Amino acid sequence: MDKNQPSSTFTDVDRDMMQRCLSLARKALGRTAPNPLVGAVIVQDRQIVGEGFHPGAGQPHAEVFALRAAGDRAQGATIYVNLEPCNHYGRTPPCSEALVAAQVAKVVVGMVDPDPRVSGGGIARLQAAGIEVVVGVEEADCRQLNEAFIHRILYQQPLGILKYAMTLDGKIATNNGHSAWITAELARNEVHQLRAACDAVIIGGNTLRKDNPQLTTRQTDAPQPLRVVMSLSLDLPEQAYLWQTTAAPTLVLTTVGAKPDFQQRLLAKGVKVVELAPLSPKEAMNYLYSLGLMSVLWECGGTLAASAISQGAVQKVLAFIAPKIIGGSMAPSPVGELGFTSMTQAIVLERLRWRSVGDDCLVEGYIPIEQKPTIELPQ
Ligand SMILES: Nc1nc(O)c(N)c(N[C@@H]2O[C@H](COP(=O)(O)O)[C@@H](O)[C@H]2O)n1
Ligand SMILES: [Zn+2]
Repeated sequence: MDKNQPSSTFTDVDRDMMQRCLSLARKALGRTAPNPLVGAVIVQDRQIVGEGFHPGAGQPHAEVFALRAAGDRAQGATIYVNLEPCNHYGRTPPCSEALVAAQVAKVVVGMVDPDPRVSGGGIARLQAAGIEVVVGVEEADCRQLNEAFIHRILYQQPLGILKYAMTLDGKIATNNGHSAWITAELARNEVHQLRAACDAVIIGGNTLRKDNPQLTTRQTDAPQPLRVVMSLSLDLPEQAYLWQTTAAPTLVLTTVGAKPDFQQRLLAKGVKVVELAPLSPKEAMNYLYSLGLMSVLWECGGTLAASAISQGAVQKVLAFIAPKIIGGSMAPSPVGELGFTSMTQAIVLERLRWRSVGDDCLVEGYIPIEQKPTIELPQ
């Protein structure tokens, strides 16, 4: 089913309005899981008469906010929305019915919803009611904004993002483990923003012991990710920042029966402890999926990063590269042992992009996914 029009048929107004939807949608960045980021704009006689965004799961969808703002002016209007209007009773009633009831004349959609409860059904319902539907405006940007939502639906896993900062010679610390700071403040601020856009940040026990990180966004008005520590032994400091600050929720994932007394002390401090069998990146992602999370930022050291990659828990890589050389044959690198013996085994990232962040450079790319999606993405 190819509902998309050729992009040449889209007008500048279509593109501008869809970009406005995306800006509105971004207002809820980091707050919507497991729901997508959606914005909607209603235009009547070349004027915006209503707009809105989806603030989070359980709350009305973007289209409903826009319809409420437009009131009677929605009749005969065009509504722009970056995701196909839903057509199901979930936590909220179907937006398709609300649009039909409001008698809008045209619906301009950024992308078809991969959620099997919708997946083309919203578009079909609108068309059946005689409403003109246009699909695919600014589609690449729409998909990019909701990449974690799409991944969660297609693979029934959160999107795993591995982020690290390294020197130009590929080190994340000196020979004796000193790592503060590799990149400059601008890049570190960007990491705080990245945390605000992700549902969880995950580290291993080694990183906790060595760095004692806060893993927060450093902003009181930004959403805070769930802070997750994976530790087999629970040999963790009693006074770690993570259990001293309540700025963000904290979860410790460990093995069955590990240090029950320490577990009790963590619980008393408001830290959730979950025993997984086995404790592995894959199981951690399964558990975080069951909590409804869409995106997980791996901010761990090289050993855990390597096993997260090997177990398919990482799909996207963000490498901050500082223009520094520190040398050191024992200095650690961002990804530990993968067991490769030939360059032919190298993981070659796709969809590569890079840009400067102050004096540092950010390289982004995606690890090719071999697994077939459990759901076919509609065209
Ligand atoms: N088009 C559209 N606009 C929004 O604002 C949305 N939140 C969605 N979400 C779709 O509906 C599913 C969630 O439904 P409930 O919020 O539980 O009722 C979500 O998976 C998307 O398919 N769509
Ligand atoms: Zn809806």
